Amino acid sequence: MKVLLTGAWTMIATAWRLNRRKTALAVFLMTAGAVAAPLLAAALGWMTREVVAGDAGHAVFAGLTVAVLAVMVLALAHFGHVAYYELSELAELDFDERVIEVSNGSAGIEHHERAEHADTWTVLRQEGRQFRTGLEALLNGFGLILAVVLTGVLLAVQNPLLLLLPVAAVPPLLAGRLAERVLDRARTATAEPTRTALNLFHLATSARLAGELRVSGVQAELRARHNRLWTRATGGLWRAHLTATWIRAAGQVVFALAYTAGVLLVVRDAIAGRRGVGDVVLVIVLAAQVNQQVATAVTLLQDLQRMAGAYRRLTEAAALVTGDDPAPRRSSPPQRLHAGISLDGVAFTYPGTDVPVLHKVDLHLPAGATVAVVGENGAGKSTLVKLLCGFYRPSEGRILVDGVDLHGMPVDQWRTRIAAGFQDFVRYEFPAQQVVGLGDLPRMGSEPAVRAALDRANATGVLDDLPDGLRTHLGKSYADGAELSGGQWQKLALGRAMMREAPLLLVLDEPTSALDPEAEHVLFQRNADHAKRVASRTGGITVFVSHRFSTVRMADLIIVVKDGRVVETGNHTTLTAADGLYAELFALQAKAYS
Ligand SMILES: Nc1ncnc2c1ncn2[C@@H]1O[C@H](COP(=O)(O)OP(=O)(O)OP(=O)(O)O)[C@@H](O)[C@H]1O
Repeated sequence: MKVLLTGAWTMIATAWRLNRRKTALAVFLMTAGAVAAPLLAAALGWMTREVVAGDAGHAVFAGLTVAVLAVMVLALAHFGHVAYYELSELAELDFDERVIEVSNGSAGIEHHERAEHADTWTVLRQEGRQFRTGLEALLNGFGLILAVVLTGVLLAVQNPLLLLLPVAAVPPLLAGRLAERVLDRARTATAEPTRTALNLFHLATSARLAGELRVSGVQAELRARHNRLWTRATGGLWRAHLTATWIRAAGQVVFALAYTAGVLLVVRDAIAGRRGVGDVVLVIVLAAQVNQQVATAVTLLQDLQRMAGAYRRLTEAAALVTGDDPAPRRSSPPQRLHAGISLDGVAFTYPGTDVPVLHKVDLHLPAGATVAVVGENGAGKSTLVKLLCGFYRPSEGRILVDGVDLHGMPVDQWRTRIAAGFQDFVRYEFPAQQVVGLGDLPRMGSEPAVRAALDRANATGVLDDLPDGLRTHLGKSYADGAELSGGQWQKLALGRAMMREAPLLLVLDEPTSALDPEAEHVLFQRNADHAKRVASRTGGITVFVSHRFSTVRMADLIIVVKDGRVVETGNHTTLTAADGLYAELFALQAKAYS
């Protein structure tokens, strides 16, 4: 009940905040429409009485009242919907925005990684679309409450026993709530196969992946898997719907019996001469309306419950997001690095797993240095980089920025002082200027800044293929959008990473995998030159992960990672001379190229 009331209160407060005038108008029109229904029953009873009494003047007046009320019942709800429509659009948008905000509101990205929270996000993504139904239910609810009270009064005047009719509405309501709980449980239980099926559907219909799917011929396999998962999900939901239908039907039977008894009661009074025909008409119409009101109340309650559930999940998700970073963060990142960044006994285990991925890493990344991280697949290179970006907190040990614990710094402040390019980059389907400029929002509109960043990323050539240069809309979502090759997208993403001119830390985690070795070499050469210039002012460090040793050898410091441990550090000359893992990997690659 508390969840329901909180959800309802949040919804109406949201609607009021979004548009007071429309909220008030929608509530007024929907309420007036709902209240007109029991008044119509009363007017029908009145008209019947006047007709039976043969009073033509009063009968005509009563008839006109019936007509006006009938029009109100039909028309006001319709106009109420018009007022409510825009409100519901805004409210749905507001809900989606809150989901986006909560989803991105944490210091780290842990809440996206944990399987046990994935279901919450899946349901939240879907529930936003249902939001309008919940708001409509709430707005209708006000009118319904008034209509029920008015109906109760009119029935009680006829025979107090008839007041039991609305009471008989309680079992269907309780049954409706129980049914919705059954459905909610089923939705949570089927969230995982639904999510996986949606992922497969996306894979199987993605234009970007179509080529690989054709060549490997896995379409049938994907379809079969999609089918199995979807069948599992819908099977679970179907069973829950069946159970819910039986529960609801049981509740309705109770009311149906009460309705029959109520009508028989008044018919008996009429036969005994205690009531007139008008009263019988009034009770038959009113009792039918109670039936309708109960059915509406059950539906409204379900919608409200569903929305309240979505709000509960959103609140839980928000708590999860803020709860992952309870410590106060008071130290600001330095304006420039003097000593550098150190890892002091850093160990890390991914949340929700129990296998350590990094073990007791001690490292010093000197201010102004270009640092390469190398190692075999799965060694822990990206994990190291993610810890430097503050996506996770080390399970043990500390990361010190000029001696100050990174965890003591507000993450958003640290993020404004770093820049990053990842292997998994975002393909923003925006104009090229923005695709690059997003790397430094305040300068997104600056063409010189964007061109300079592209130059540092060795990516100016991409513009030659764009019909309208930086103004060209990219991506297939737009009719006139230009599609780029994988390498071209990656070059623009690199340009984006280069937008911040003087970050304290520039992280490049295999951001050049789609580039040819020559392009990667030129990129790192240019970036190294720029980094050297910037480093003399800010002490900024560049950390890059690469499997290409022709690039790696340029670094001031090379870190070799193996099975989550740093096994060697040094520059190309010292590491080659040491004849260890680096020398072995380098020799292997050199041999492959020779
Ligand atoms: N989000 C995650 N949750 C759980 N385990 C993870 C997660 N990401 C990576 N791992 C595990 O951590 C280990 C190190 O992964 P990491 O991505 O750091 O390796 P890497 O050296 O960057 O590999 P590659 O060269 O293939 O990119 C791997 O065993 C991987 O399975």
